Amino acid sequence: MSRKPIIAGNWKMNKTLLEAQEFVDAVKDNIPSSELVDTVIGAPALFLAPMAYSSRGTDLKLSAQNSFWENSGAFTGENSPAAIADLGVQYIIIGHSERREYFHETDEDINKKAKAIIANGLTPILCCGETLETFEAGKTAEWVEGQITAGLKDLTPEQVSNLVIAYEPIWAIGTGKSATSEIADETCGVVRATVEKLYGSEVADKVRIQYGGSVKPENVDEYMSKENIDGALVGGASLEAESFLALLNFVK
Ligand SMILES: O=C[C@H](O)COP(=O)(O)O
Repeated sequence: MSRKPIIAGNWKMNKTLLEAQEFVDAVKDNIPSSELVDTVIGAPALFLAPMAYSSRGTDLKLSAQNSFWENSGAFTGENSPAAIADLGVQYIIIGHSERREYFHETDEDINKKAKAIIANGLTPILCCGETLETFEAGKTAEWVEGQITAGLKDLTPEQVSNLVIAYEPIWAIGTGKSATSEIADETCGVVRATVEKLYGSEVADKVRIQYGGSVKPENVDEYMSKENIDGALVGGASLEAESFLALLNFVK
């Protein structure tokens, strides 16, 4: 089964609108065809509308970094998946470790978000990953299996086939200390085995799994050569156009 690679930048809370627009202008006509790779930028919600406008008709796809699970209502400060979908955005990152840690998101919240995002025709990028303490205790597999099982609760096989899961060990995020490609592949394999246990091998063969954590142009090829890794979720190295474009050089 050949799965289309997906490289997604996660800008986190960085850039101004002008910087975001300059980035789009620099990359939009220089990325590989979306027949070969899905190229995505996860931008702050404020920038998604203008970025969608300026990247229209190109191979650059957009992602939000979060959304709420209701489509409308009295939820001050939140963004609905329906409103995000309406902008022409295709993905929403959910369950990033920063949201779990600083905004106390639970697996149950993340599962509700996944369902709402799918109901609005968008693709969730569902993040999972363990702390250094869990890694050192040898409990990564158990931890990640628990997060994935809870995050996917009550989704159908078809819905799971189409989603993206990102494995990001927390100890490798923004630290410059990436997991070795063997560790990353092994845990992405655990994610795939969990999907297989829950939904069968056909779904497990289709679901795309990214590695994230200090991915850079210098190490992306190594990760992309691994059996269970179908892409990368990239923070720091996605912020500059030159470095983001270099991440895509593995596509020959
Ligand atoms: O979502 C992206 C990750 O948190 C990775 O960030 P990083 O590439 O800066 O380590």
